[in-house]
Amino acid sequence: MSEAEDGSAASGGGMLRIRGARVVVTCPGRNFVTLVIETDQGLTGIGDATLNGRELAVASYLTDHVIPNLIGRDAHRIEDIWQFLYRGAYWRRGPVTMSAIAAVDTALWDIKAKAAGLPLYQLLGGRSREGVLVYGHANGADIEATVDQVGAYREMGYRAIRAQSGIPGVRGAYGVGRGDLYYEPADAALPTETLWSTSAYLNHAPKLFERLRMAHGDEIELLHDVHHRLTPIEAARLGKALEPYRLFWLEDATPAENQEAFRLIRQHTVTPLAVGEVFNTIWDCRELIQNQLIDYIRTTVVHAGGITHLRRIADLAALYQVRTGSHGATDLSPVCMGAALHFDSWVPNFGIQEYMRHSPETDAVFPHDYHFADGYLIAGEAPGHGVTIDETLAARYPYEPRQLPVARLADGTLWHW
Ligand SMILES: O=C(O)C(=O)C[C@H](O)[C@H](O)CO
Ligand SMILES: [Mg+2]
Repeated sequence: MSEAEDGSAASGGGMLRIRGARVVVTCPGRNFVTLVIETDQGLTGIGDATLNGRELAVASYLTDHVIPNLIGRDAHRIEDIWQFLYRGAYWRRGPVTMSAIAAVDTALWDIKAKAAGLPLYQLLGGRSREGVLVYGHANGADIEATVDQVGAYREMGYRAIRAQSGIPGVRGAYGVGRGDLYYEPADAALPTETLWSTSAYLNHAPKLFERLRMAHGDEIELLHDVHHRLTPIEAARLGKALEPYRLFWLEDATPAENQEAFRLIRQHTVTPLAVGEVFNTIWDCRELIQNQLIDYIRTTVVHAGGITHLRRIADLAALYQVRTGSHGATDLSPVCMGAALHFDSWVPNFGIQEYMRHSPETDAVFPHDYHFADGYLIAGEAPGHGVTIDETLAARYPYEPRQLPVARLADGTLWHW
């Protein structure tokens, strides 16, 4: 008989039996998937399970394959439940599986912290810093518009800003939104087709950063996302060309299914490298970290197996002086952001946290106790991760099919978006 069936192996501090769990899919401007876990003592925890453009796959994985395995288990046994869901599925890794596991893990940490009456960061080891340095997104249709946007972010108090701009002759260049604060790439039921030109981009990007340093000086931290568009040698060329503008990081310079690809970039440039928002496990970044091919690892709570697994990645990274720089785009819900901020408040090798603001509609569905002040996000002091869901309000925003765009070269070849 399993521990879950007879309840006899209650852990120290008393058993918290999982009574039920449900998945909430809501679209307050964009789709979010949230797992809600309830215990028989009345404690509730929630976890983000949003996978942009593939939301219903994770919702089904949770509802049909994970939740039946949770009922009756002790919510305190986070590690054992993580291992059960990872090893027990036989099929390992992958974004759908790891986002589902992450949602369970996040909800269980939320419950454990609430049971202890403590903010989650206290269970991880306490605060290592007072605030979490974040970077915002300045996107402009052209270089001057981006210069202005960086100015607007500085006025809001940001100390670090990712800068992207439209490229002459390139339709829908990555990162150029329609709104100033609420950039959202997943914009249609079927993928929007954008155009890509590597040569136009490589000529344009150094001009953007030359102009930004001229206009804004040296103090502000500037970041840039290549969004996987370059080959390793092209990325090396860009990293070298950007060296005079001292970027905080160059992100996703080339796809990293082949982790060795980063060695070539590294051999040519001292521009710091960040990668990992699409990674799901420690295995996706092990060589990158152990060979010191990157400076920042961008794995996040929701897509990399929750706090339990992210901690393992961060601990490995710490051995090699690689720091964290977690993904924090708007498709990661406030639930992920809340959990990430508790993680960031503790993790010793913290680097920076991405912060794209959610819309007021999203913030209303997910009330939270973190706040922005002077370039930092501050995790709150409420027990748990400090984020809840208003399920009545969520029900007013039904799921809407949306997918991420694709990119093609001028001759029609499908490229990396
Ligand atoms: O925030 C970033 O760095 C991104 O690259 C955002 C991604 O395009 C987005 O999260 C995809 O869902
Ligand atoms: Mg990115």
